[in-house]
Amino acid sequence: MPSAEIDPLSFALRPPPGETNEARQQRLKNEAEAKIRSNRIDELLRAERDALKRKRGTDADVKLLLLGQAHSGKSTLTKQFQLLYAPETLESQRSSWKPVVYLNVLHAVRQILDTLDEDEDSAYMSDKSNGDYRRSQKSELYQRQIYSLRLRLAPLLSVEETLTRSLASAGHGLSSPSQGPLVRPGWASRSNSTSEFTEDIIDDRDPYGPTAMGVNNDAVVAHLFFESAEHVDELWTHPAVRTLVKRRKLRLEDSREFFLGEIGRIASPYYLPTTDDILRCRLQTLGVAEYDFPMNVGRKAVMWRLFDVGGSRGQRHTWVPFFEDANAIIFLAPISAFDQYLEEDYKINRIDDSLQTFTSICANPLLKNVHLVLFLNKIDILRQKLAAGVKVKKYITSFANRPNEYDEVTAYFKAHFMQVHRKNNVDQRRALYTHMTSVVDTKATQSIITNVRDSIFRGYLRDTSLV
Ligand SMILES: Nc1nc2c(ncn2[C@@H]2O[C@H](COP(=O)(O)OP(=O)(O)OP(=O)(O)O)[C@@H](O)[C@H]2O)c(=O)[nH]1
Ligand SMILES: [Mg+2]
Repeated sequence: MPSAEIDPLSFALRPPPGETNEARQQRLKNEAEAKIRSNRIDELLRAERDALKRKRGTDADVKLLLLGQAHSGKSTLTKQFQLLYAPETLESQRSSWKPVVYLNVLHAVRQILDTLDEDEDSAYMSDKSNGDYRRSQKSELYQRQIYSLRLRLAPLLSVEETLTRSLASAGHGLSSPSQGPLVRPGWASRSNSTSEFTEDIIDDRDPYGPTAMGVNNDAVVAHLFFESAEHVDELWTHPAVRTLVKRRKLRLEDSREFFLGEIGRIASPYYLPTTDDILRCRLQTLGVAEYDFPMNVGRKAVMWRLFDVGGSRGQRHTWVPFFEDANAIIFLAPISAFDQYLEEDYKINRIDDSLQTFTSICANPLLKNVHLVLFLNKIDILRQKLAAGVKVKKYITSFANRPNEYDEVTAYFKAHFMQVHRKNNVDQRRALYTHMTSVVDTKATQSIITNVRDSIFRGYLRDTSLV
């Protein structure tokens, strides 16, 4: 891996430029408080794990690690496991996803406004004549309209900090401007009982009633969303923004377009996230989250333990302690990301990073007998990009003049991953099971999960002679 690694957390938390002495004192105080809170959560997590261990009493554990770079879809796949094997857990956490959906919308709006600022030429200059860009009357009108939208959206954007703080005060989130909210394991179940946002407004009270004045933040934020929905929609459909999208100057993260398209529903005062909303939410994982699914295999009670890790480069060292006794790994590689670069290092193409990381997994002697499954993920986005005319060759030169079509592109990427596995398969004993996936597609993903589970358990039972 290249040496120029940037730890995304230190980057996000570094002091702002030109900080005054007073601001510095306040920041240090806040950081000290955050540290105390963080230690408390670690203790809580340890206690939860110990209690779980005492409660278990199963015949065996089968440990499955979900690995892959940030944004590869590990947490989304984890939610699919929950939907399949513990739907009641996801159901009980439904309302705690609401602030996360709100934050996803706010980040999308902020990204649009920032791009309009940074790329005025693309957004507002329509004509290129005689090598000289001319500002038409229309573009001046567009600029005025965007300015006015910016003012009208300011109150909504101002709640971003409150929302982030609310997740953090439940002890589970930190905000990083570039990457959106970060989450510690187990936040959803805990925030169900502790977050300010669990004040349930889905009842017969007036959501904008007496509690709205500073006490019930949930209602205040919901009200702002309700008031601002049409402005968000106006911004998203504005010709200047459409131009940026068409010219690929504005590239929203995978699910943000989805949330912007659903703003009317999300801004309703009685909004409760749907399962699809939960699957589409972006919430970066911090550390390693463990999920246990009790199963019966034959006549044996087996605990299927799934570990969802943080995938950014600064977090990958946390994976290693889990290698020693892992039974299976699902490695997720988002192959739609051929035209994207790492947030941690803008020089590294995301497919290259996936291949490098997969190489180190395949070559690790601790994992030589692991049941290895590869998900070439986000095929729905890959299809959209190819249909929109994005050329793989432009980003992956070795793709050369192959047809820029789905079958060709997937076969090309698959062959590369298989070759990495073949070259790094100690003793040539380990098989590699590959699936083309879109883990936001519940029906297809659940059928793949069942298939993967059966195959992992067959191997496990054979190896441990549990049958
Ligand atoms: N359209 C589409 N979106 C996906 C797919 N898989 C994941 N996503 C979205 O991509 C975003 C990132 O997914 P996550 O599951 O949070 O990624 P992760 O691997 O857990 O990332 P880290 O926690 O940072 O390591 C989310 O908004 C998901 O909804 C997919 O196959 N198709
Ligand atoms: Mg995650």
